[in-house]
Amino acid sequence: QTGSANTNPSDSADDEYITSVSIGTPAQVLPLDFDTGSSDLWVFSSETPKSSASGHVTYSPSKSSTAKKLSGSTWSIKYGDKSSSSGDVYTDVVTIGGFSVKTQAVESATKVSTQFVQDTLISGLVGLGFDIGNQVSPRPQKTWFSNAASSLAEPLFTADLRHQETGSYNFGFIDTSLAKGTIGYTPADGSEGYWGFTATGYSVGGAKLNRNSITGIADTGTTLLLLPDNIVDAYYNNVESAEYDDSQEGVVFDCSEDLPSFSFGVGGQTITISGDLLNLTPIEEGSSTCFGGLQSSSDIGTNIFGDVALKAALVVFDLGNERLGWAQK
Ligand SMILES: CSC[C@H](NC(=O)[C@H](Cc1ccccc1)OC(=O)N1CCC(N)CC1)C(=O)N[C@@H](CC1CCCCC1)[C@@H](O)Cn1ccccc1=O
Repeated sequence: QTGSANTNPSDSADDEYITSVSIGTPAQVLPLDFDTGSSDLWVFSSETPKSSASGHVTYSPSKSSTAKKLSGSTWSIKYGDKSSSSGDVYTDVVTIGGFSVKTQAVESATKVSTQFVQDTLISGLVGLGFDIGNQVSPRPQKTWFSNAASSLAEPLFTADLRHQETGSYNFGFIDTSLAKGTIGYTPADGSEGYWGFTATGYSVGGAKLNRNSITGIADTGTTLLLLPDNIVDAYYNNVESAEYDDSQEGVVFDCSEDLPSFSFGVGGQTITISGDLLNLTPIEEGSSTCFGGLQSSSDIGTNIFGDVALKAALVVFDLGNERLGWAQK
């Protein structure tokens, strides 16, 4: 068995990617953000304060004949960008891309932080990290993919995120036609709960890859490509107008600049992110100053290959073989 779901950028900056998920009987369809950086499936619900839920699609377990309260269970999560949510837990049928998991832990939010209240484009997250990262207590729950893996043709999923166009999350199969290059595989480290790996080197503007390895995570839930300062500086030294903007908390530059590409090595392949994928968006509507897709990871402590990097590749999240596959798109 397999599943295939379309995913769409949330806005002109490709800030998030939104995928429709069906929960319950009859199906309640919610727009969710798939996040390989976390391991909880949580949603805005009938239990979310009305003031916080305004403008959001919500899940009502009381309207689902297959919903069951997981009594005594609670959850609480805080993300890298300091957003947070918490609540209680139900189990219900969850269908993604035509594949149904009958008894999936659906974490219902009784509290959500301001960022989530304001982001009315999503009604929650589907964590696609490793089960060890799940935040339900007293008994941690499995992710949707972990529950699905044993019934899928192959215990893997792929992410094909695209700039300003529809992409896909495929479960149980690899559609190699989505990629131009060969898929290069490298071991994935799931010990922290997310998809860690090591890139073997990098280069700016099509130069030869150096051999400076970069350890980081493949994270569909992070917008940017976040790397060490020395790499960020090496890149922006090629961008005449680049400067750090305190209010934007990142490097900005003239939107008219012709940005160099950025390449990294992984699994014996080279993934090249084109200059236009690295020019994220004007800092404000109509501004001629643009915000960079490559920013520093120094205040996070982890390097993150977020959507800016993932958009250049077909990425295989292979749970069965604990490895990540990358192919140029
Ligand atoms: C340094 S991890 C920062 C990252 N959050 C972002 O990337 C947000 C995403 C976003 C964009 C637009 C609206 C709302 C949210 O976007 C920015 O922070 N941006 C984009 C816009 C830019 N102008 C400024 C910088 C982040 O916590 N991801 C987590 C998943 C997110 C949480 C928020 C909702 C969307 C999914 C997660 O995988 C990060 N994780 C990864 C590994 C371990 C723990 C952990 O927690």
